[in-house]
Amino acid sequence: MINLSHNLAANIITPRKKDSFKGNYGHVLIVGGNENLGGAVIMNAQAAVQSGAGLVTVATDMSNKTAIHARLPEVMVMDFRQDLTKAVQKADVVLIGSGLGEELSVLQNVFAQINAEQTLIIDGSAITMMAEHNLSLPNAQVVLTPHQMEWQRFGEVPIANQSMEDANWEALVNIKPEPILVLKSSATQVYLEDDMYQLSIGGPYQATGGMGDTLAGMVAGFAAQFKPLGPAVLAAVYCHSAIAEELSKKAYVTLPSKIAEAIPAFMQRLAEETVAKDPVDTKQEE
Ligand SMILES: NC(=O)C1=CN([C@@H]2O[C@H](COP(=O)(O)OP(=O)(O)OC[C@H]3O[C@@H](n4cnc5c(N)ncnc54)[C@H](OP(=O)(O)O)[C@@H]3O)[C@@H](O)[C@H]2O)[C@@H](O)CC1
Ligand SMILES: Nc1ncnc2c1ncn2[C@@H]1O[C@H](COP(=O)(O)OP(=O)(O)O)[C@@H](O)[C@H]1O
Ligand SMILES: [Mg+2]
Repeated sequence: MINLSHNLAANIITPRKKDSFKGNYGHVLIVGGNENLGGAVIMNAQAAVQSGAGLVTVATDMSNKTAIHARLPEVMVMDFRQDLTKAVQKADVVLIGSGLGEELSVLQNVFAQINAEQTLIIDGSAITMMAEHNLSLPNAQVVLTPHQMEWQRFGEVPIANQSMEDANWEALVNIKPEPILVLKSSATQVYLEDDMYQLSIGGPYQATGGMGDTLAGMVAGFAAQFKPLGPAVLAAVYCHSAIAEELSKKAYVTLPSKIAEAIPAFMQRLAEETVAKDPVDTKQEE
């Protein structure tokens, strides 16, 4: 077990190169949000945009279009029932599942289009549907972000056993291709290659609907910009709870949208730490 520390996040968030453009920071495609759960993709997208993804497109139920445009002018919107082939091809990172409800054909379409080079983050309803319909993971760089009940459904590890590292490894052995598992709880764990990382920050001020949707959007935004994928996921998980913990000093609850608003300033502080540690190297990067 490794403590998911500040340094793991600070090491990966570096200053941006002066001659870069949006194409250097990845295109995120978010697929989710049925007609009742559009808020989930708004929270995904707000977090991905504020994390610095170069481009963000949301494929969703069209009843969400106006709300998304009104809240997030940075984001492009399309119908998740149309042919998603081109949209998936253009994406570096696809995040599917938050608020997706029971839109099985949307999930199957995306799974059929994704390729082994792309990052696929699977959250919320997509995990539940994979369990209900016995779907396998597609061939992609997969990150699973279940809460405890979703992991019980898909990984078949009873919630009571999920604090035991061995029980989760046993379930992961049977899942191919090997995913990164972000098992969310009041003591979130990340299973990455042969290591388990334990989050020791965060708290009950985070227990509010949309908190996981915001985390999934951050994982997408970080995965789009920072390589390799594993450290990018760890950094997103750390920053999400570190921001919440900071906000909790002055707020009884830390709403998902408030966490998203605080992402750029938090990331800037971590990037400045990199400059302070290694000013010569960072200068050469510019
Ligand atoms: N504004 C929006 O659009 C929002 C949209 N959302 C979207 O809705 C979709 C459904 O997601 P969901 O998580 O709400 O429902 P579901 O998968 O049925 O799980 C709940 C069941 O699991 C149980 N449970 C046990 N342990 C648990 C734990 N640690 N954490 C959580 N639950 C735990 C729990 O037990 P109970 O509370 O009943 O004791 C209950 O029986 C999903 O796509 C999501 O993205 C939400 O993000 C909200 C805001
Ligand atoms: N008591 C708690 N302490 C720390 N983190 C918490 C606590 N309760 C919830 N969280 C965090 O909130 C998020 C909840 O995710 P999830 O249930 O998927 O939310 P939603 O689907 O409503 O967006 C996870 O990141 C989880 O770690
Ligand atoms: Mg969730």
